Amino acid sequence: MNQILTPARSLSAAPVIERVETVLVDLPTIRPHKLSVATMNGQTLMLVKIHCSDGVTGIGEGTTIGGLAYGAESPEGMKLAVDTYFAPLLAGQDATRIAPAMDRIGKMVKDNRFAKCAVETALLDAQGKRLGLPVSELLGGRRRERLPVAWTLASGDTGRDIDEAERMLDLRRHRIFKLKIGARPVAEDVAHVAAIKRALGERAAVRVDVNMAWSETDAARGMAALADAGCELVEQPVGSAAALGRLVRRFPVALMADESLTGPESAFAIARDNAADVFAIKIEQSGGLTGAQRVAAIADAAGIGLYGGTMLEGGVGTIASAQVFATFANLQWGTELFGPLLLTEEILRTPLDYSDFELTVPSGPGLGIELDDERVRFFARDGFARKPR
Ligand SMILES: O=C(O)C[C@H]1C=CC(=O)O1
Ligand SMILES: [Mn+2]
Repeated sequence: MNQILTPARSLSAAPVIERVETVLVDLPTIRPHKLSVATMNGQTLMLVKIHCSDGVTGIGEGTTIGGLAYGAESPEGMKLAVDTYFAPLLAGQDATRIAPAMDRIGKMVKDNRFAKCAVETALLDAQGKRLGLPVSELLGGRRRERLPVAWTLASGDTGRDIDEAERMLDLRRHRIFKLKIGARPVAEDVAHVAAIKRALGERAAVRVDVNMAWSETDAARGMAALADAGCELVEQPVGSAAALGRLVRRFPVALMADESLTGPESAFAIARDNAADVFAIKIEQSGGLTGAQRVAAIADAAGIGLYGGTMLEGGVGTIASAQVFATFANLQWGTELFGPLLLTEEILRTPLDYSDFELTVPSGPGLGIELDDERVRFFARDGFARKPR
């Protein structure tokens, strides 16, 4: 019996996890990014490197939005959790047995989904590099090489947002736009959305994210008016999943759950209660890449549409997301994997390929990307101020 519970081991001596390294990297955004919960002028990436005894190193990333304004984990808290609690649990573990390693963490660490996601990403990256396979192939195999990518208009100004959207259309970078609303009165927000949709017409899809700012009555008024304005989807207008369930399918506009989705259990509850048309799946909210796949399976079984969400990750978290979204059977609403484009600085050796309204999923081993260590050191919170190339 005991033997069944013991993780399987490879025949030759398996490489073990030797060292876990973390660093906070602060990067400016190209413009203030205004959400109902916070205005971002920069983003902090919590990068994880896992060094293994066979010389392979895997990388992972954790981010959030507006410090502790969006959720219970901050980049600083993730770093502390990984350094203090995860690292000792991982030291000496078989680096090729990712599920048992994550089970071990799961047993000893409650919640901390974003930090778990960063660590699982690094373990998958290392294993992919070891086997010469992209992470998508470790997760069952990819179904697509390219992912449609939406852009968020969140400058806070209608005219500026229209100009930005026109520029994105000209560049053939984005033709799906998500507007951040909820900070202003409902009527003002609806006028803002209607003006943008009128300007873009059939050339672009317009969606909104309220980030839970509305009451249920605001939401009922707002959703009716947004449907009339040509908006095709409303993301998390209210905080409670029960209220989402009362709003869904009352108006001719799709309703998407985001903040209410915190992994497979919440996904199951929302699906059971028929409380959303679409799930915004995020690897961090799901507690990792395999958690995201479980959320996707629940959505598929319930007939709920899928959208590949972001916590405004940098290149590492974005590609971890892309690798798993590439495996989804359904991705009816595309993705919003634009995080690196919101940042002024590149920290990857080779920039990602955003072209023709899509992102290419890298095909190299592991995540298929490489950090520019010199630039990471330069932007590291406690790094040295030597100018990078
Ligand atoms: O969806 C969110 O709430 C978070 C994030 C995703 C895109 C964006 O601009 O903010
Ligand atoms: Mn959202």
